[in-house]
Amino acid sequence: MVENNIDKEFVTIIKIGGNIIDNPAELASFLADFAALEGKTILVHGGGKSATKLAQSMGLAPQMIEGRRITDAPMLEVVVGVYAGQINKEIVARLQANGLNAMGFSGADGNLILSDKRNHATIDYGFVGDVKKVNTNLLASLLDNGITPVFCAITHDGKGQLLNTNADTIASELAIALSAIYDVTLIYCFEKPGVLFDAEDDNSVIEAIHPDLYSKLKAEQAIHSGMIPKLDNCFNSLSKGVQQIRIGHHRMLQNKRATYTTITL
Ligand SMILES: Nc1ncnc2c1ncn2[C@@H]1O[C@H](COP(=O)(O)OP(=O)(O)O)[C@@H](O)[C@H]1O
Ligand SMILES: CC(=O)N[C@@H](CCC(=O)OP(=O)(O)O)C(=O)O
Repeated sequence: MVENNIDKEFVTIIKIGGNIIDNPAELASFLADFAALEGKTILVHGGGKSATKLAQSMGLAPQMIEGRRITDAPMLEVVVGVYAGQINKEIVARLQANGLNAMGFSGADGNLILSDKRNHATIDYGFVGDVKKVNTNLLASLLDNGITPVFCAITHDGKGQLLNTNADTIASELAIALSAIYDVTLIYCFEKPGVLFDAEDDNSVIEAIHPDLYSKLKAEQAIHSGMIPKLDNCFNSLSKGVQQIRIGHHRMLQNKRATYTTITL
């Protein structure tokens, strides 16, 4: 059956990471811009920087491999407390103060995001989850009831185990699942004005990036570190039906003239 996009309602999914969450002025202005968005919205937040700081202060040695945190039992306690506790509840309270009816979730709540514990041939990631299934019906009924769901980076395996799950991937998987019933725009907000030709030059924003340009810039190491898994997620989401994806500073949410990068296939 041919899908009729004209009849689909719009949903905007926004992801913020540690660089915004850890900067009080940036977070305050982001939350005001987010709360002022029209239509159905979902927020996904990370918080990797705060978790790293707390873990180090407790004598743990945080370790990331290919953008994923090695999460043993003590580290799982830290990330559940930081992501599903402190950061999630604070963001929800502050969105309420901005007049938005936000509700905070981990993937275990309402079985919203079910994951498999990561099974890697050579690396033991510990309690890290790869998303298997999104409870699209419950999410849609929350949105239809005027709720803005706020997701942290914790999911579950359905057997009682909480799992640490990369927040960019959660945003991408929610977007893929919801694109079956909504016209989804996925926006990754971070501290820079877009994906840059030169990561040190904020005036070098790439207007649109497609897989060939990405491969070239990655090979030249002009695109590196956290931007690599972010763009891999973006291309995956577009190929699975997400209608629009943008990366940039949150000022683009309210300022029509702000720069950002559009992801294309
Ligand atoms: N070409 C590039 N343009 C913009 N940022 C880049 C680029 N290459 C690497 N980066 C890095 O990617 C980071 C964003 O990814 P990540 O650390 O996962 O962010 P967050 O978790 O805040 O969303 C930026 O802070 C920047 O240092
Ligand atoms: C498995 C895994 O790596 N989980 C991430 C979840 C948080 C996250 O993604 O935070 P940012 O968006 O701020 O980077 C982590 O613990 O760092």
